[in-house]
Amino acid sequence: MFSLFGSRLGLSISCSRFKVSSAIMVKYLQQDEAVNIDLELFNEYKFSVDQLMELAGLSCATAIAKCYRPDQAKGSVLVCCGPGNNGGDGLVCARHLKLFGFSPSVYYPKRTDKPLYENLLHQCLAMDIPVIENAPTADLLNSSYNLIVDALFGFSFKPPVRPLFVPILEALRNTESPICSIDIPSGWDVEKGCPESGGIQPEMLISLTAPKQCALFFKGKHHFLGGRFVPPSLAQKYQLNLPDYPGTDCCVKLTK
Ligand SMILES: NC(=O)C1=CN([C@@H]2O[C@H](COP(=O)(O)OP(=O)(O)OC[C@H]3O[C@@H](n4cnc5c(N)ncnc54)[C@H](O)[C@@H]3O)[C@@H](O)[C@H]2O)[C@@H](O)CC1
Ligand SMILES: [K+]
Repeated sequence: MFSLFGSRLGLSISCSRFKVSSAIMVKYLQQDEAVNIDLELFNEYKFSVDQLMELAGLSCATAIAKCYRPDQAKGSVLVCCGPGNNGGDGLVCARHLKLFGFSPSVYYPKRTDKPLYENLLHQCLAMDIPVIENAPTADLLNSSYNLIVDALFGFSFKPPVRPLFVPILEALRNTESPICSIDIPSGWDVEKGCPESGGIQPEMLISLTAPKQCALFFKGKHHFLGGRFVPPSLAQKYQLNLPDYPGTDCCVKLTK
């Protein structure tokens, strides 16, 4: 009797929490807030980069698998990885996409000389994920890939784009293949969004931890939140108003 009452009480509490969380908009972070939350996760909560990157990359692959099928005609995904942690998320995502039945390849033009990144790349190679050396053109992207994952730059990006990354961003701007951006559409200002001179227009955006202000300008089909690792006390401190993740899912679809 008591346990039945308890479970019914629990249900009503979660329903009312759902109403509250859907009424209050998730917070869209400024660049310095994103940096400070990042620092707090590492310094105060003692997470390691590897831990959070694995969870972030897994949530990206999971969200992609909810929106795109691995068995489409060409079946292949190009994961474009930058030199920082956003690129690391991309390497993790590529590995999980392979485990989910996709055929990922990686483009990783500026490799970071640290064991974490070397190991992530090694894991991709050991799983027969090809690494392409030359920047692909828009034509190559159109003919060879069903989906492009953009893991070039995240919340630490400062414009303008340096020369090494100009060709890949040009190809991403001109491709007809859909793009899924991890955390930030690369080349966009973290707060102001797409540059006036033009920028990439992803079909999917996966915000990590909490969306950044540039996500307010995202016009694509699918906006997800991933990185389900934020301690409630940290979410409370920054008033993130994070939505409820369904069940044990590591990502949640955001609605405008
Ligand atoms: N809570 C968090 O804060 C987490 C963040 N993660 C990821 O980490 C990202 C942030 O990572 P980082 O701070 O390493 O930085 P980024 O990955 O955003 O980029 C930094 C790198 O890009 C280069 N760069 C910056 N501006 C450039 C420009 N104009 N042209 C060419 N290169 C440029 C920098 O030299 C540096 O190597 C997030 O966006 C997210 O994807 C996740 O790995 C896990 C948890
Ligand atoms: K990105």
